[in-house]
Amino acid sequence: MNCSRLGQPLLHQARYRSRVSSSNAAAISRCLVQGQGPKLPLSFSSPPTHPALRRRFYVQSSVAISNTTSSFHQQLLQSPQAATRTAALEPASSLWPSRSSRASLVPPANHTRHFLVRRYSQSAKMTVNNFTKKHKVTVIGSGNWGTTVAKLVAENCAEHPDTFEKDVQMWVYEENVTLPKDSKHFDASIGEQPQKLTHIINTKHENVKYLPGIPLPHNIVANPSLVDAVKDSSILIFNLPHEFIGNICRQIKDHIAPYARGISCIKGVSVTDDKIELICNYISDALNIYCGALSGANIASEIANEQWCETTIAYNTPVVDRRDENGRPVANGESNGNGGANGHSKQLTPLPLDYPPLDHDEWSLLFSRPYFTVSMVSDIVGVSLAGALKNIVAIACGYVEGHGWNMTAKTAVMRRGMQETIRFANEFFPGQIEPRTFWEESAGWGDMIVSCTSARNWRCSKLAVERNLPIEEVEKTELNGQKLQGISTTREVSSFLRAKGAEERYPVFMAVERIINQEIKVEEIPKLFK
Ligand SMILES: NC(=O)c1ccc[n+]([C@@H]2O[C@H](COP(=O)([O-])OP(=O)(O)OC[C@H]3O[C@@H](n4cnc5c(N)ncnc54)[C@H](O)[C@@H]3O)[C@@H](O)[C@H]2O)c1
Ligand SMILES: O=P(O)(O)OC[C@H](O)CO
Repeated sequence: MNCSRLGQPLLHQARYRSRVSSSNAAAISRCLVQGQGPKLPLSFSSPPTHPALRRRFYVQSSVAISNTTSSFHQQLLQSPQAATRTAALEPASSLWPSRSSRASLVPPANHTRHFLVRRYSQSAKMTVNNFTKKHKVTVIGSGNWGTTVAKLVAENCAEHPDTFEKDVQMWVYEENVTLPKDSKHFDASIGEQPQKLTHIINTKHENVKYLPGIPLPHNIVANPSLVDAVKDSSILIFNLPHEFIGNICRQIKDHIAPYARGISCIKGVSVTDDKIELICNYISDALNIYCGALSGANIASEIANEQWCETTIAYNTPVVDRRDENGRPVANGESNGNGGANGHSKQLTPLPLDYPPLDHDEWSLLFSRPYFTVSMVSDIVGVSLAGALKNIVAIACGYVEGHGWNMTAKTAVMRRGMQETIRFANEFFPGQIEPRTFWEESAGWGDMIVSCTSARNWRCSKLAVERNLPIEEVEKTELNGQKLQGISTTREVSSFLRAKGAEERYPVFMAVERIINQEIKVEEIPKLFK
């Protein structure tokens, strides 16, 4: 086989990623060789892991979407080298068309050869699949965000049956719900008798309590049994108010697959006296699995309505799960830890090789939708802390606005709130964050802005001042069972800061606690900030 130096690993990538047989791989190899070594056009079903190949993949993907008139495509045609540099800098999701859109692409006339290779590998992929298992996905939680995430993940599981099982389990904290007479699901034969929420979700395909008005994919299975919902799942998505996570972990600990991997969509922290733990690390420790974090400027109702937004997923593929370009594990028998991926030092059970790998590509495949752009990073601490602490700042902004002050005062609170967030991360998680998370990612400033201008913590604290009520009262009357994370996070973080003797360095965080407790008034804020 006359492969070039670059062509050889490329072929391995093609064989592994495209899951093709050796005879098909040989044929692909011929196509690659025709492409003349290092300059050959590539064809992958998902971005390869090798950085050099990855850049080329992005260029090719951009060629594929070139029937749109993107400026990137113009750049590609005029200056391929500059386009390659652009591609290297862009996040995968912005240049990587979904598999469904790739399937329907029309190749531009001058790039026919790229498509010959692509079409060949895609048909080969359809006939041979080396992975005997698919990932089974369970979403633990079914509130406003839990149901929204279940919806987008279920859409992807249905679209990618080679990687994921079609049905997505969604654990529901069971409760009885009465459908009002004006509900389109009202059944006169049942009348106003309360019904189980799981029954309503499974028959009407709508979470009438926590995400009303949004049709859900039929492959979401609402399950009231936590133990049954997590059984045999290789992917666990944790998505419920953070105060419930301890109880959840205790219940599922002995019932999950030992090789399961998790993503926490929870915004909060776990505090005990002078100890603070990220929620994803808490989950990792409690269940002895690896768990990453998803956080961003994400208002559930908007995303459920398929309005476009961005998010950030932090995941450090554990050493035991990393595979080389041939699909073989990179860890030898001695290395069974997760490589300090998120500060978790216990031995992990590797993800069996008969499952598709779980790295940035697969997580992106599971969560990305045309209306939900995913950026994959490795900064677990930055993403988690930004998501938790912005809720305190959002409450401060609501208070300020409720008091009658406007954007300039809110901007001051946001700026100082972000300053305290980064200070907190550096002081209590030294050397563990990447500053760019706060400045460049949706999980950073993006989430801070949306939370301080339109989310629930902001809205309820604003109403609390306007109605002269404690924020907890507003939460009860306005949110129909949804929970504010900012109240408990403020209390937890301020008690942690007191235990550490660090209150003076965090005036915004401490002031919010005192306003929640009705010890001080909003107008005292500027004085405290001096
Ligand atoms: N809603 C959003 O727009 C949004 C966006 C991004 C992130 N988040 C984060 O996602 C997480 C989940 O939020 P959400 O909006 O899905 O929840 P939610 O506010 O809708 O919370 C209510 C959920 O808690 C459940 N629940 C009530 N009592 C329970 C108990 N004792 N044990 C277990 N569950 C119980 C309810 O059944 C319901 O599913 C939070 O950390 C939140 O900060 C929310
Ligand atoms: O509605 P909130 O205040 O819980 O915030 C929702 C999201 O975290 C905003 O990104």
